[in-house]
Amino acid sequence: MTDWTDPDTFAQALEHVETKEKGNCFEDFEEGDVIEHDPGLTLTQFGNEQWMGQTLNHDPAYWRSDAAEARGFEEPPVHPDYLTAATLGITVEDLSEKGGYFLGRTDVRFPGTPVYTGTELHVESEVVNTATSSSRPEYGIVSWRTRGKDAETGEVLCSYERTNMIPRRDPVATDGSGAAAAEEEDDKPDLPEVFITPDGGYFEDFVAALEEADSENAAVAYRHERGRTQDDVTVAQLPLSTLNTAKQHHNVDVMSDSPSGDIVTYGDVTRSTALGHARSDEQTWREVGFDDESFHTFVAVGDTVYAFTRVLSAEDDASSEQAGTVTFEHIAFNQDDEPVYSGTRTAEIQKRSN
Ligand SMILES: CC(C)(COP(=O)(O)OP(=O)(O)OC[C@H]1O[C@@H](n2cnc3c(N)ncnc32)[C@H](O)[C@@H]1OP(=O)(O)O)[C@@H](O)C(=O)NCCC(=O)NCCSC(=O)C[C@H](O)C(=O)O
Repeated sequence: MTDWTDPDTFAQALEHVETKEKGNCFEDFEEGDVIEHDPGLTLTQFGNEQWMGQTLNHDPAYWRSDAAEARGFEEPPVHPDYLTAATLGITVEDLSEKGGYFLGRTDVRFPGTPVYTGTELHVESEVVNTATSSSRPEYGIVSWRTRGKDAETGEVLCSYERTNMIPRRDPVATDGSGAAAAEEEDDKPDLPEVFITPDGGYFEDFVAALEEADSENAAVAYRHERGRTQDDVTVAQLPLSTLNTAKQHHNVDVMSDSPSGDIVTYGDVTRSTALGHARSDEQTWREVGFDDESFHTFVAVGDTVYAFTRVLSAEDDASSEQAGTVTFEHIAFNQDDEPVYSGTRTAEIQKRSN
């Protein structure tokens, strides 16, 4: 009788069997396709606190009832970063489990917030664009519009448009124009002479710093001291806790033969960590949205995520009189000072006068 566990026999068996595939390749996506994602999760207090704790998002309004009430919440709500990461995590099995790198995202909005723990999330995506990669023949580029909804009421809680590099089943010939264009770029830096740091983290501090910058060749730009070194929890555990099955985060065997050569941090962990550093130096009131997010290079176990902030504008037009609206550009960078993420963020920031 054949012993299927004999190593030689088993190796032969592996060579002959088919693999029951998970996920989709580039060729499986067509513009206009709508995908209802089967996985769903309940946004629990544990999941919320685990995400916020590990990414250094320690704003008391998301942890303590008295602080939550003082900010106009009924109770500590689900953090927008966890909501965003969970919305994306649920989509991975259908959209990017094959190993597509998360390149960027824009128009991240939270029409149904605040969201409280106990809410069940149901997510759907629509393919909005498919494109050939001119520099990487084994990948295509796909963008989806995703909506995370309250499964009970259908209310949209989080929506965004995301772009990934997705493996092709069949590589295509490319003209390499992407790489050539990059080489032609003029990389002479054009930085201002002066860099201003706001005195504090209230709305008025950002307004004053921008006014000062206006009067000279200056930018309001500064770095945050905190860093977070990536470990097994941030790289593998946090994405899996959002049902993110992308092999990039938990399958070292497959990833050793990929562009990154190793498992990498989930983009939403990198971003949320950098945002956590930035928020620790401001008095946030509400998150409004995020645009033009890009992931520039990989973050892996042992890398440290730091944050840099540039203040772009401040307007006195927030939803509450207790706050003003500030738009930031945040750049996450690693221990070698290389940018790993960038994006603009609009948030309502508390006024000092209240
Ligand atoms: C992935 C990279 C190694 C690719 O590097 P490189 O080959 O140098 O190319 P580019 O970075 O220039 O980009 C490749 C093509 O993609 C287009 N691109 C890039 N960004 C965007 C964007 N925001 N929107 C649309 N298109 C974009 C470029 O124009 C290029 O096109 P072409 O010239 O035609 O080929 C490198 O980008 C890299 O290392 N990035 C970091 C990736 C990363 O770490 N992401 C987060 C972790 S992965 C993850 O979180 C997965 C997640 O769980 C999920 O499932 O989504």
